[in-house]
Amino acid sequence: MCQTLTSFQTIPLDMAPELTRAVTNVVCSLCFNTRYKRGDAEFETMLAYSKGIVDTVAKDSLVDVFPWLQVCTFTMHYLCFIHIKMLTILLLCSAVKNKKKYPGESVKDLLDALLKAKLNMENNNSNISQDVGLTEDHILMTVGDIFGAGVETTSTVLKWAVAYLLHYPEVQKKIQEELDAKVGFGRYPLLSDRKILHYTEAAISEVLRIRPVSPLLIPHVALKDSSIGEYTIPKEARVVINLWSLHHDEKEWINPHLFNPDRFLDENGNRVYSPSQSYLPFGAGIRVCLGEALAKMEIFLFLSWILQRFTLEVPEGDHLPDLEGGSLVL
Ligand code: HEM
Repeated sequence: MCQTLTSFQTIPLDMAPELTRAVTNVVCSLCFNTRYKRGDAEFETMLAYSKGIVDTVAKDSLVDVFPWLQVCTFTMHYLCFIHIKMLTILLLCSAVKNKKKYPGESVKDLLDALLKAKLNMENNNSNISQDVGLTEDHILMTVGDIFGAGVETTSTVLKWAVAYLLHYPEVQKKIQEELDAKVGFGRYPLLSDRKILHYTEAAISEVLRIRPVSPLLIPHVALKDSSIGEYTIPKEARVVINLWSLHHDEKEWINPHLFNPDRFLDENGNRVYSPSQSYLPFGAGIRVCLGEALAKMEIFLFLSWILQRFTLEVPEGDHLPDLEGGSLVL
């Protein structure tokens, strides 16, 4: 990505597809041990299908909150559409095609691990693979879930980060000053630098607060009678958490609509990981985001590598990006 940015230094470049490409490559190597170059035909087709899914989910995901909508024929068509698109993406991927034919010996990625587990169970003449859902379809859909959950979320956060840095150049400058002082130019930022780049980390936390990609988390169902604070939650009740409201609650945050990374720093400039209980960008409890650690690593590395070398600006005569935007994932 940095090579692309270098070659476009004097020409305006839309960062959004570049960020999506970079994040998609991380998830591709995690799932299939494959990486693609910019412009690769297979990769560009996958990205186009992926965008189609997100456009549909982002606009019409009401069925997750109101399941009775499933009775509508339209909704069923919509779910089939998503399912088919996701499978098409995976089947397009040559790595998946090859592995389905020749599952290798060593485990290099998620697909290997699942295929190997299925093979082991079959060799042991066990019916477990059927019982626990390790059919080829389940394996494909599991990889598809990680693909779906891992690409759009992280790339959307990066896009919001770029949008906010354009609106708040003083924040961008402070991050760059921190990078200059603590990392310098002799090497790239490393994950271990997260411990010392407090302001950069605070800015990332603030992006996750002000624009949560999953403003209603994921709808949950109570498995037994329960309670949250003073509220009684009967078994089987659908629970939707309004994360947007928690992240913009005036009782918890001073001027919640202002982008202010300093909320995540103490008076000595050290990190405050969670300044309020109303901060849950990755959810909480046993269904907390599975990819939280990976996402935080990716966001840190991509942003710090970019800001070490480049200053982001809107081309002369162009508008700043809209901060109201429609880029919510769920
Ligand atoms: C900045 C990026 C990300 C954000 C903000 C995010 C946020 C979330 C949120 C809010 C949930 C729902 C939690 C709940 O309802 O309590 C969730 C679930 C999930 N996320 Fe993420 N996520 C991100 C990246 C990722 C990545 C990179 C992966 C995988 C590679 C991933 C995999 C998952 C999975 C599998 C679940 C479902 C967990 C379950 O239901 O048990 N996420 N994520």
